Amino acid sequence: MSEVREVDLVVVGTGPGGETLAGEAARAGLEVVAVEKHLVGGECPYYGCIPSKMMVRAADSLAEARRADRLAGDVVVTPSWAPVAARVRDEATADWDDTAAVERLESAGATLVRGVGRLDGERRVVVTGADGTTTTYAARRGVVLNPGTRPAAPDVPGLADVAYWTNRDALRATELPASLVVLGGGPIGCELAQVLARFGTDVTIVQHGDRLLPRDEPEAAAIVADALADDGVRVLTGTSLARVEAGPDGQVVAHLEGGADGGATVQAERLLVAAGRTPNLDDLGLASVGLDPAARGLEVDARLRVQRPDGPVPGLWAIGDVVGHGAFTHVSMYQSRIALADVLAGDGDGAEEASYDALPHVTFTDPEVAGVGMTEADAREAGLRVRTGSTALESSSRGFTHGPGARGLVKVVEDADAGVLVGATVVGPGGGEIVGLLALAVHARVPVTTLRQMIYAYPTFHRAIETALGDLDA
Ligand SMILES: Cc1cc2nc3c(=O)[nH]c(=O)nc-3n(C[C@H](O)[C@H](O)[C@H](O)COP(=O)(O)OP(=O)(O)OC[C@H]3O[C@@H](n4cnc5c(N)ncnc54)[C@H](O)[C@@H]3O)c2cc1C
Ligand SMILES: NC(=O)c1ccc[n+]([C@@H]2O[C@H](COP(=O)([O-])OP(=O)(O)OC[C@H]3O[C@@H](n4cnc5c(N)ncnc54)[C@H](O)[C@@H]3O)[C@@H](O)[C@H]2O)c1
Repeated sequence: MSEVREVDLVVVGTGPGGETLAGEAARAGLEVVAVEKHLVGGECPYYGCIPSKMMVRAADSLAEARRADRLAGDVVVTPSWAPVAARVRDEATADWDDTAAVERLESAGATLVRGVGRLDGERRVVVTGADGTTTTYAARRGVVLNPGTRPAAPDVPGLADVAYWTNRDALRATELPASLVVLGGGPIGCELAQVLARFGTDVTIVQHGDRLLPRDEPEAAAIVADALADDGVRVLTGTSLARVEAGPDGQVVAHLEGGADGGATVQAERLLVAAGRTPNLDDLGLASVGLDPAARGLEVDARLRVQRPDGPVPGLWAIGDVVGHGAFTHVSMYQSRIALADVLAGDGDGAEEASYDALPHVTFTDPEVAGVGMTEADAREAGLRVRTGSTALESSSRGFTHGPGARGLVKVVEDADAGVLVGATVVGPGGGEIVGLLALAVHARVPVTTLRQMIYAYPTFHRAIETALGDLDA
């Protein structure tokens, strides 16, 4: 018989948002239990953003060195993965050890419980530890779910019978394969394909859509496809895998389907599956609170309260990738602030409501692809009267002086009736930094007339925004 402990709040899953929320709720005086089955902090610090961006940084340094011959004379580049793997192990992940995060959580006053948390009715969570013992927590305020996602395993015949990499394996790699097939041309596929190609791996991306990065502007995807091709990556769009099988010497043989290469095979030392994510909702006890146990996401209101058909589930909030407003760390963190305010408000309403109108995202390829708000297609679908303006980054003064590696664009999407930007895309070196200005414009609904009156420093990449705004009239 499981012991029942009463606390104020239980947080199930400590992704970036859950970890923060648990700590802040404890600091605010609540008795908080945070339940984590793996590493405190979630995917981002150990298998996602942070180690992957260290890899990107390393690969970009190789690419810049290779551009030197056109700018500054000969540089001999001899790539080595050893310093990258060491940085990821020692600096990013402390060898996949979460001691520092646990100390942060505990010094805030929260209690960490290692194990798998499952809902067991409203405001109740059962935690099963590694040794099989269970403890039941009754939460006076309620429960926050932040269980995140795991790599999706697409329904490709033979996949279950071959050894393949997911992001977790790729980010722990101490040696790189000579050849790699990447299934999926989303952010994970594009970032990692470019990194490995720059270190000498022969990379093929298999993407079943008609282009890479389908959530971004098509012009942005086209630039990334060219950049990847320049790095030697074969990009096969409109293509999927008919089946995979083990080849000689531990290799994987991928049988292609669709596209120009349909019917052909690609043999590679490794297969990386980066074909989307599966939410960790299947073993969470959703049915015990009246939610669909087969749900692929949780519906929440603007204060992150979980909704079922008859209204909000009492005392239940959800944040992060599982609520479907963008699988990004900054979304998880943003939602944690709003959900925490609602938790602390008790029977009242938290002060803030979530809005995703100015949600930014950055894919850290070279060039970076950064977007905020709506794409042109989103805006047209929303029925807005749309005007767009764009300019090639390489034709700006900064692009001209920068030379190799300057290819990119700024594209702005205007709601012409309101005279404000509803979306923008920046592709280029530092695209993720440049988009900050446009994110503010979309967020604060700064009139386009005001944006045009600004002074943009010369010669900067962000000055191309002025040119793109001028193009709205064209
Ligand atoms: C390779 C890669 C690169 C990425 N790069 C970026 C980037 O550059 N920028 C960006 O913004 N985002 C990036 N992301 C996405 C980012 O990692 C996620 O959006 C982010 O981690 C937020 O996820 P989350 O809060 O939903 O939870 P997660 O980080 O997924 O964490 C959920 C936690 O809950 C735990 N858990 C799950 N179920 C239970 C349970 N029942 N009981 C106990 N514990 C449980 C898990 O062990 C995990 O620790 C990247 C992702 C990947 C894979
Ligand atoms: N820089 C960043 O912010 C960053 C980086 C990496 C990941 N992420 C987050 O992690 C999430 C997951 O990334 P992801 O790249 O795995 O997923 P994704 O869903 O964004 O992209 C997966 C791609 O794989 C393709 N695909 C799926 N099944 C396929 C099949 N059978 N054959 C061929 N192609 C197939 C899809 O068309 C899609 O374009 C992203 O949506 C993003 O939110 C963010």
